[in-house]
Amino acid sequence: MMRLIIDIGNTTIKWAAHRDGELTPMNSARHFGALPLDIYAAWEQLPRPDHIMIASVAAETVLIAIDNLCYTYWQLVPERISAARVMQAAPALKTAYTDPHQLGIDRWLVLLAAQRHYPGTVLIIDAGTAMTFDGLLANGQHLGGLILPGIELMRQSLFHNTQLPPELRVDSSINWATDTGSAIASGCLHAAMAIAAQLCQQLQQYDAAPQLLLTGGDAERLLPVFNQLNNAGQVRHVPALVLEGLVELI
Ligand SMILES: Nc1ncnc2c1ncn2[C@@H]1O[C@H](COP(=O)(O)OP(=O)(O)O)[C@@H](O)[C@H]1O
Ligand SMILES: CC(C)(COP(=O)(O)O)[C@@H](O)C(=O)NCCC(=O)O
Ligand SMILES: [K+]
Repeated sequence: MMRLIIDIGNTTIKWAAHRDGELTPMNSARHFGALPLDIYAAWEQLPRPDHIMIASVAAETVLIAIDNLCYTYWQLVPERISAARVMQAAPALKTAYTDPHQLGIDRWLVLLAAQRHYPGTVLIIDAGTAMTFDGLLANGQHLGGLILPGIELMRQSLFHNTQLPPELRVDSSINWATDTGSAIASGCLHAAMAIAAQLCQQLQQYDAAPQLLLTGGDAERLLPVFNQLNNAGQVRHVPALVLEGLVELI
């Protein structure tokens, strides 16, 4: 049985095929609120899936467009995964959110994947359009978390609301920046790192060396900065963590 597993965030659509217990490498396309052209070509190459699973936190328009495409290509209606579905499948996973349905489905899924594959005390960081931080204990208790604008949004808000010239966009993770572009780039990364350090410190009341799982489009940028955190156990980059959560629901 071949399944197409899809995660729609506010910036990109990510997908992988699942067959014989294996997930193929993840692919992605930016959607800009509509269907990305590259997805037509990419999906034409896919073998016909028997079943399609989707988790989405994006605008309904994107989801409808994907539903239509799946129907056009394969006459299939994707199964849309909800928080209720995760709660039913994983009763030991308990969120501290007052209203569990308010917790984004992408966050439910990274919690589920972490619970199943990375047992212990975990800090999960999903660095996408927004950056989410979630604490999970070994017994499946989700402590809650924090939401921050993503790296790109942080930078954009500075360029949009100041006279700083946009050509100052560079990549840097330096501690003491000596030019404006590096100061902005590195400042955004260090903001994320400072929160991670603080949350890791909080988690140390449960575990001396909490694991840190990093996913999302900005994970690679953050990885070198997060590796400087000396109170985290292992920092792992898990690009397909949301998709791995979906696989747990098969
Ligand atoms: N090709 C790329 N070049 C530069 N940055 C990228 C690229 N792809 C993703 N990003 C970064 O990743 C972020 C989006 O991460 P992603 O996990 O795809 O978001 P979402 O899950 O919200 O759709 C963007 O805000 C951007 O900073
Ligand atoms: C926080 C988010 C916007 C992150 O979305 P993303 O960056 O993955 O596109 C998404 O998880 C969401 O809409 N959550 C609902 C609110 C919450 O989790 O509290
Ligand atoms: K995110």
